[in-house]
Amino acid sequence: MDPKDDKRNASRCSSPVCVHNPHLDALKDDILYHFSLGTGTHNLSAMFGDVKFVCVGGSPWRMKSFIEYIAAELSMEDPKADYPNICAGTDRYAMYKIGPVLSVSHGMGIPSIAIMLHELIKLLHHAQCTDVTIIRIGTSGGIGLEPGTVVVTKQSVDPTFLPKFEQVILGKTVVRSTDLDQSLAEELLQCSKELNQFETVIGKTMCTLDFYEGQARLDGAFCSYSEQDKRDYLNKAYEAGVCNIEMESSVFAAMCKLSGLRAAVVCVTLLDRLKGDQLNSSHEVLRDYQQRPQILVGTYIKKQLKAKAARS
Ligand SMILES: O=P(O)(O)O[C@H]1O[C@H](CO)[C@@H](O)[C@H]1O
Ligand SMILES: O=c1cc[nH]c(=O)[nH]1
Repeated sequence: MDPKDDKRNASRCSSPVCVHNPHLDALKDDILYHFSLGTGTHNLSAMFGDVKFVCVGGSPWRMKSFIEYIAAELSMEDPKADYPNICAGTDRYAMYKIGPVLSVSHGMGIPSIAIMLHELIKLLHHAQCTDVTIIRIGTSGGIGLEPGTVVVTKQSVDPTFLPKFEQVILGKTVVRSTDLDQSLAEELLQCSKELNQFETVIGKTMCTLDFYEGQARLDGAFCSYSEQDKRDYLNKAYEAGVCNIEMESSVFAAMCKLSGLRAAVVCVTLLDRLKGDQLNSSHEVLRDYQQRPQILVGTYIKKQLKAKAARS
């Protein structure tokens, strides 16, 4: 067979990162404002065309520490290198890259991650990336789980425990599915079993608009419900199969599904919300917990790259 045919077949099978916006074609240049990047100012294919794994998380510090960790895991670290922030031209988000792995911060909450994802999806699209897997590595409050347990999300649900993300567009409510890639979730769970370093479960993740009243906490600046009301609500969540609560998974799942990205959410639980509201573990303990999704996802990426190298 002509090697060119092989190449053509491979590109036919590979899956692109889709945008669904006819207006983009009319743009001369596309400015990714919150990344301080753009098609007119940067060669996005040259910078990002080889990306196969994208990891996102709230804090810029965590995403830098992830790239340092993954660089060491993949034996790609340069002891002299200080991994530069690709988005240094803005302080909205931070972005780091090593080989095929991109690490991006998204801030807190649905609006912040949604803006980041619009620009990230366009970036991957403009760079002509294919077969990209994206994983949110985050923190959460657990329900009935030992703190430090890692939850791989089977499905993201809203505060009424339904698997949907609602957004108001042109004054009308649009409902989007929050399904995540089930095979990826199972692969991550299997990887954690092999790793055998910390407890990992698979379950539903509830995504809220707020950390305090939105998550039934009693320690916000305002609270109009009783301790019993809180307990009843969290027990209902537990009965509905919710393992943990965080603030980005629903829009993350919805947008990744629309763009054809294989997506997963892996969050560690920092506390058991059936036992309290305040994060009173030591800084060291919390830091150790935050590293767990990084370790699991790092191991997964390494395994995938090794398998790919063995195939080629
Ligand atoms: O650990 P990260 O990714 O920041 O996410 C979780 O932590 C924040 C609240 O402290 C929310 O954004 C929640 O989703
Ligand atoms: O309880 C928690 C802990 C981390 N992140 C959340 O959103 N909630």
